Parts: sequence; structure tokens; C-alpha cells
Amino acid sequence: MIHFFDANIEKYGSAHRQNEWSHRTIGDYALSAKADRDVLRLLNRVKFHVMDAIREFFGVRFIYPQASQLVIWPEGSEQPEHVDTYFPDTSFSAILYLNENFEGGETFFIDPAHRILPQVGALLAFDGATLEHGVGRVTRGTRYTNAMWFTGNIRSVGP
Ligand SMILES: O=C(O)CCC(=O)C(=O)O
Ligand SMILES: [Fe+2]
Repeated sequence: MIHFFDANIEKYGSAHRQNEWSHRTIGDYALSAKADRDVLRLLNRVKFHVMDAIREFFGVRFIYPQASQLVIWPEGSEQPEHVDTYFPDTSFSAILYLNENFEGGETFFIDPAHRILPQVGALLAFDGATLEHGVGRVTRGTRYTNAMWFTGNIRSVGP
């Protein structure tokens, strides 16, 4: 995934560098319109495993995908506290940590205060529309994640 991200961000990131985020994410919606089927299949497989894990862990019956993105967090990047209300009716946000050979870059929560040190292969799932969270500054190296958003409302399913 990391290799794919590095090799394809110019191809699948936004066509033009519009803002800080445009060359930091590759969305599955970009891949579905284009060629790299193996990566899309892998992202989909991950997404369905994550939905299974959320159903089982949180005891919810219905959950639908909204978006899945590969994200790069270069040295010096961070994300201030926020809630995930970009997509309508998000009920769960999930982060799959793809590497850990960097420093900083913890996912943090405000209330209750909590910090999660990324471990490769670990999955973090939480109610991202309600719980304020953010990402501490990456102080050395580069952080990579697969970020996903899910809804319980079938009318708010992603593209
Ligand atoms: O990468 C993380 O730990 C969290 C990212 C996040 O909160 C977001 O993209 O909305
Ligand atoms: Fe978030």
C-alpha cells in the first residue's frame, strides 16, 4: 500500500495541487474510475473486514461504507482536533496504521483524553462524528494510514 501510494500519488491524487490535502490522499473513488484493480480489491477487502470488526465490537447491525483513502502524513504534518462531519451521518471512523517507523503522529482524543501510538496493522475505530480527535505532529519520518468512514444510514452511503 505504501509503495503504491508513493508510486501513484501523481497519477491518482488530485489532478492539480489545490491545497495541502490534494497530494496527501488517494481515495478508492479515484481508483474505481481507473485501472489499479488489485489495490482497489485490497482496499475493499480491508473495508469489509473493518465493517465486520465494527459490527462485532460495537454490536451494531447495519453499517455501510462512505469512503476509504490512503493517506500520507509527511514530516511536520499534523491535524488539529476536529469531528468527522465531512460526509453526512458518519457513525464510525477507522484508521488502519500502515507503518510505525516515524516519530510523533499519535491519534489523540480530547474527552476522555487519550493518545494512540500507531502500531503497524493496528485498527482504530471510533465514533468520529461525536468524539473530538486529531493527529499530533509527525516529528520524524513519514506516517501512512488507510482512513475509512462508515454510516448506519443507507441513504448516506459513499460513491
Ligand atoms: O490518521 C489519524 O490518526 C486520524 C485522521 C483523521 O482524524 C481524519 O482524517 O479525519
Ligand atoms: Fe478525523
